[in-house]
Amino acid sequence: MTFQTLDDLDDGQRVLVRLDLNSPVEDGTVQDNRRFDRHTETISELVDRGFEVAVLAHQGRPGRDDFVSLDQHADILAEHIDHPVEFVDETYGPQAIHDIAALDSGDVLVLENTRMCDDELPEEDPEVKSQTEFVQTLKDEFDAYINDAYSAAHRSHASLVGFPLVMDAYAGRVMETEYEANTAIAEKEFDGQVTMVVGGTKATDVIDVMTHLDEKVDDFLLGGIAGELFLRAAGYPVGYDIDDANLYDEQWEQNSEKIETMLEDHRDQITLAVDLAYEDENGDRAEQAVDDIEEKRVSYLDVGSETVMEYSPVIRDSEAVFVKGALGMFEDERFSVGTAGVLEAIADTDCFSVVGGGDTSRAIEMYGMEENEFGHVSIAGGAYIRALTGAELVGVEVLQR
Ligand SMILES: Nc1ncnc2c1ncn2[C@@H]1O[C@H](COP(=O)(O)OP(=O)(O)OP(=O)(O)O)[C@@H](O)[C@H]1O
Ligand SMILES: O=C(O)[C@H](O)COP(=O)(O)O
Repeated sequence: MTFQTLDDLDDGQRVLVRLDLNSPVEDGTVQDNRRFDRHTETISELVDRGFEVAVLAHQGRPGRDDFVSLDQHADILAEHIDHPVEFVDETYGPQAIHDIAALDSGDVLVLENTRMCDDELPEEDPEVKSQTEFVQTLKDEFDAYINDAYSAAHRSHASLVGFPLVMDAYAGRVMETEYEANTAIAEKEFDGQVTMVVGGTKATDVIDVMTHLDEKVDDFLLGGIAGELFLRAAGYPVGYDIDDANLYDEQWEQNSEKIETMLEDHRDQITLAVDLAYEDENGDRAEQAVDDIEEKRVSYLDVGSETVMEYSPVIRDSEAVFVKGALGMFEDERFSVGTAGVLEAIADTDCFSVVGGGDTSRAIEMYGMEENEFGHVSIAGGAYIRALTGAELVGVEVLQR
């Protein structure tokens, strides 16, 4: 490993730490998850070593319901590290600079959602990002920059790639361990069948991974919103925004051609759900075979039980299984059958397995499984699948300069 770590940093300095606290948000409430737990190691170490700590992190994407302030994240982080955490509703404005200046040894201050700054997005060259007002303003306030956000390191955003070019930069503990684990996995060779379960809400990520891993993976088992878009490409009337859900149509516009090409070129490697679940008029889970769906009428929130029965033997026969994205909206127990069923099938076999994704990895403890029943549980989603392809992550590359 070629980047500097916390072992190379003298105690008691003022540091700017990039975490990935991107979390599910339900009805405006940020949900606690594995990311807080993992980052606790880094932040607690910094507190114990007397650093003055300011935290940068993002939440959601502009225009989506999960694009909210980090004030709740500060409270959740405080619970995890069992130590007070302050919050300021600016990222680099005058109040933020004032609060940073007031930091004392062992203090932790969370700055506002980086994606609320114009300079953070879009993805641009690290050199460009390093010259933004955001980076140029904050760089002078700190002795060093620490990136612990491995799971966001595939994004060329200012808070991830700008600072290492203009500051002394280090990897945090999560960055170190995730980098080591995911790089080692990418180098592994498997003799038997390799299966990848892909779902979740990010169709572009799913297509990326399928494009890059089509030679490494024998079988892709699909579910989630991404899986519904594949079903739509296969001619089933699912994967449409019903009312103002805003989950499908935009992603369809952006990805439909790629999905259609993927289905044409790799049909024998792709397994689609045979049934789907939805909420019926009584609020109960109901299932329907995809062949019986005649018109777009409801939002489908999970794959059906028959699909789990079809996916489980494929998993049993695999030497390695990778998971990226959930097969349904598992946070609601009624729609957890697909995700929990597939994870249980993986936990029951002795195959090598990796479960990735900030949200998806939550399902393990929610449904009574243990992390040690899997080969590796990564809090990274997009970054982990890119690492599997052997691709470099821009946020890691700039740390290694
Ligand atoms: N049919 C569906 N309708 C609504 N939400 C769904 C559906 N299927 C899956 N999901 C959601 O997908 C989410 C998990 O997948 P997603 O790809 O969004 O994130 P992830 O696992 O956290 O990966 P990353 O770390 O890249 O964000 C879950 O929160 C789950 O509720
Ligand atoms: O949740 C993630 O995968 C990371 O935080 C990156 O988020 P993004 O996909 O919205 O860039």
